[in-house]
Amino acid sequence: MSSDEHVVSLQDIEVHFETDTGIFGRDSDIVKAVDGVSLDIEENDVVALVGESGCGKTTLGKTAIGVQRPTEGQVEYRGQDIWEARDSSGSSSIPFKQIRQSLQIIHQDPGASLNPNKTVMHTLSVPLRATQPQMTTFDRRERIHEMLSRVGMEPPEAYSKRYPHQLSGGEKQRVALIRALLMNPDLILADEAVSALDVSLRIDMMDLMLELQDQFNTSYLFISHNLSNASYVAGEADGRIGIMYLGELVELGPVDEIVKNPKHPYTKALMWAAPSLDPNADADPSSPLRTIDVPDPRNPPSGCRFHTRCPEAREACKNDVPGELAVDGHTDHTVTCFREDDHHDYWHSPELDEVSTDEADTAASD
Ligand SMILES: Nc1ncnc2c1ncn2[C@@H]1O[C@H](COP(=O)(O)OP(=O)(O)OP(=O)(O)O)[C@@H](O)[C@H]1O
Repeated sequence: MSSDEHVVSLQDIEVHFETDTGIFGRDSDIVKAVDGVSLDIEENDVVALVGESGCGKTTLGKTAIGVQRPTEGQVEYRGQDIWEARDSSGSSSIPFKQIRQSLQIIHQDPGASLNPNKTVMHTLSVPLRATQPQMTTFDRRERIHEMLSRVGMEPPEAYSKRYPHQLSGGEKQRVALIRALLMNPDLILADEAVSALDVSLRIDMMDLMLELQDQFNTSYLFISHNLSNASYVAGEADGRIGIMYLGELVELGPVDEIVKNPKHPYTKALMWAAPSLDPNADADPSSPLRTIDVPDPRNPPSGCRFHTRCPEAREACKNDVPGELAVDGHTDHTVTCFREDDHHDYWHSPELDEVSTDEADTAASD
């Protein structure tokens, strides 16, 4: 598939943040928030990124929608380099404004993204004015009422007059979703978009997102620390799950493959932590991880970054960096773990002794 057939294509993306440390900020550290990630998002695709807090999900998501500039690597929208479009002041084949309009976001906290002083009608008029400036006021109202009804906010005439503080959390998130969809986006970054909702409302919201996906022909990059939510939304859409660890994409594949045939020891640990997905989880209540401590992203461990916590780690994992390998010949299921390579030195390498807390700390502070 050529790169202009992908809605968004991320190639070898690095996002490194320089942070000031020490008194008067004289020292600086580099946080490798995203470190060498490639990912293609297709038309009507659903990709769910999963991983612990701080592993780089939001940073990668913002890079995919052209909000965060990568420090290395390329991000393309339909074959057009997004940052080249931004820097070219209008001479690119797809203007930056159009790209940004096509790549939308809904946040975890819709309350914070909705203007408290504007009614729902006003908030939802903005994207329609931007995308369809010729639309009459009457038609705009009709369209907004139709959308509010569509998401179950009845009667729409009453809801359209409300301010954000007069809406529940689920209703605010629906307004945020409509606002994003009215831009006619090709991709919506849904960043923990259901995490703040009551458990009972999460499935409803995910179902609504998927129903509207069909109508609006959009793709979703869905971010969650919760593998159960991610596998629900991506599973219903026949999509993929990407597992992130310390800035890297360590496993990527179709939902069924990731849930029924997880390969990376970190994916298996996430499965263990999501009992509804793992039928064997009850059998062994002890955590499969060596330690629950997440290393400092300013100084990730050498070799495989997961080795300090990996139950399968061997000496080789301290020294070599695993590349991306296809699982059982499936090109759509990839993993970065030596255990997928029958010929790797890993298999002749001694088991890793318990990583002492000291060693883990040293790895984190070197
Ligand atoms: N603007 C920034 N400046 C410095 N460091 C940053 C910045 N943005 C993110 N980071 C750091 O980059 C790393 C990845 O952050 P990111 O928010 O992408 O992770 P995440 O997986 O989305 O986490 P969470 O689920 O908690 O939002 C973290 O260590 C974070 O502190």
